[in-house]
Amino acid sequence: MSDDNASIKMVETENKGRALVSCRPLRAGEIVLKDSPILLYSAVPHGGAAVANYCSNCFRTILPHSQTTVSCPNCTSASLFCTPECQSIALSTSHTPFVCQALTRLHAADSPLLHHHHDRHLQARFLVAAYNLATVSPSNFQTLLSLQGEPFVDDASIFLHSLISSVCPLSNLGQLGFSVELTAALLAKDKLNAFGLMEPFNQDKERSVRAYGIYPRASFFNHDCLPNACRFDYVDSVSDFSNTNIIVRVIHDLPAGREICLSYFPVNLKYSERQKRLKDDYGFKCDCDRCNVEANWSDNEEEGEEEMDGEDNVMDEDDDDDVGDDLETMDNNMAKENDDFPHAYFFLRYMCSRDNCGGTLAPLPPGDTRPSTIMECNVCGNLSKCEE
Ligand SMILES: C[S@@+](CC[C@H](N)C(=O)[O-])C[C@H]1O[C@@H](n2cnc3c(N)ncnc32)[C@H](O)[C@@H]1O
Repeated sequence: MSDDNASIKMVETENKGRALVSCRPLRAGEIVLKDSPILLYSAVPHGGAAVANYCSNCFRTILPHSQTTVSCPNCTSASLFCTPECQSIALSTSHTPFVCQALTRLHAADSPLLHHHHDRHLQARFLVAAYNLATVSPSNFQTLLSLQGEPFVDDASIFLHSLISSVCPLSNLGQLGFSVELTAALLAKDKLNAFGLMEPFNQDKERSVRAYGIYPRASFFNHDCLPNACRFDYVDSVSDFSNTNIIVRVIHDLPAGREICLSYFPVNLKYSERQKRLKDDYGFKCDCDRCNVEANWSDNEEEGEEEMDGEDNVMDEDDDDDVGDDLETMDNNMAKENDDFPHAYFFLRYMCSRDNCGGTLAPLPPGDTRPSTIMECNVCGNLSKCEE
């Protein structure tokens, strides 16, 4: 399961399904997983100003006046690639003639999708990418189908299924067991498992999602409202490693056998908001230690915790919002509830205090003998000295 010295393994649990646990003691900052997406799709609104700014293959920003930019030779869906190499990879993987044709029809002036909400456009793009995956990589398609998420045939899946039937070349779909149940199952996999690759942090602007990805191994991390790991992505990085990989590091030392959990959203959401999102988007009631304590807090006590907005269906632990006031109010609550609330330390040590950030801090990977004393924020990227 792990790339790195067998640091984690998958286990079945009684009440959370599959989970990832540590195989050995882990040191603060250790990388426990690097995962590559089996599927990526753009989250940028069609025709939006930003549409031409990303490579449709690697999702890196295309710099203005770049000399290497090329477009898709076959379609009119405004797909650009940062280099001919990216174009060439995409034409045989994520941007095949099947995808060209489907995206062109989805965005046509008479598309049935035209007056639908952006979320519906995203679901349609995901389905095009998923049905394309079935033909370019049947094994990755099976991996996608093996992820958590049961089909639920409702009006939305019926509409999307009929839309896909009308925009995708039927000869391809016929071989896949194409049905409304399969479409509904795929939508459920996306809802429960997609990770958002976010735009770079900007203190003055709400942070949006650039692309969504399905990461088959990272999908086994369960949620905890006080996570012991967090994920980093570096989508605009130009270094050698794949820029769309996600990297998961543990936040503090952990013993062997401990479940490793992420938070599926920023940790400073208040109790009722966390419970609502987990129920609505992921279908479970959280009974982590933090929730068990905060369930007894009065509404007034919760008020200071920031309502945070963001995409509603993915693991966007890096949604942005104010946190300065939250930290103060949480401190007050925690001072009052000191005996009940063993986690005050988490907020002081592992939450980014930068305005409008809301990120989680993890140490940089440790050296051979010593832990790192530098903390990295997984939202704004800020590096800070760890305060003892
Ligand atoms: C991304 S998947 C995580 C892996 C999943 N357990 C599996 O078996 O594939 C998200 C789903 O895991 C389950 N889950 C995650 N965290 C949980 C928690 N704290 N308590 C109960 N169920 C949880 C929920 O069913 C949720 O929809």
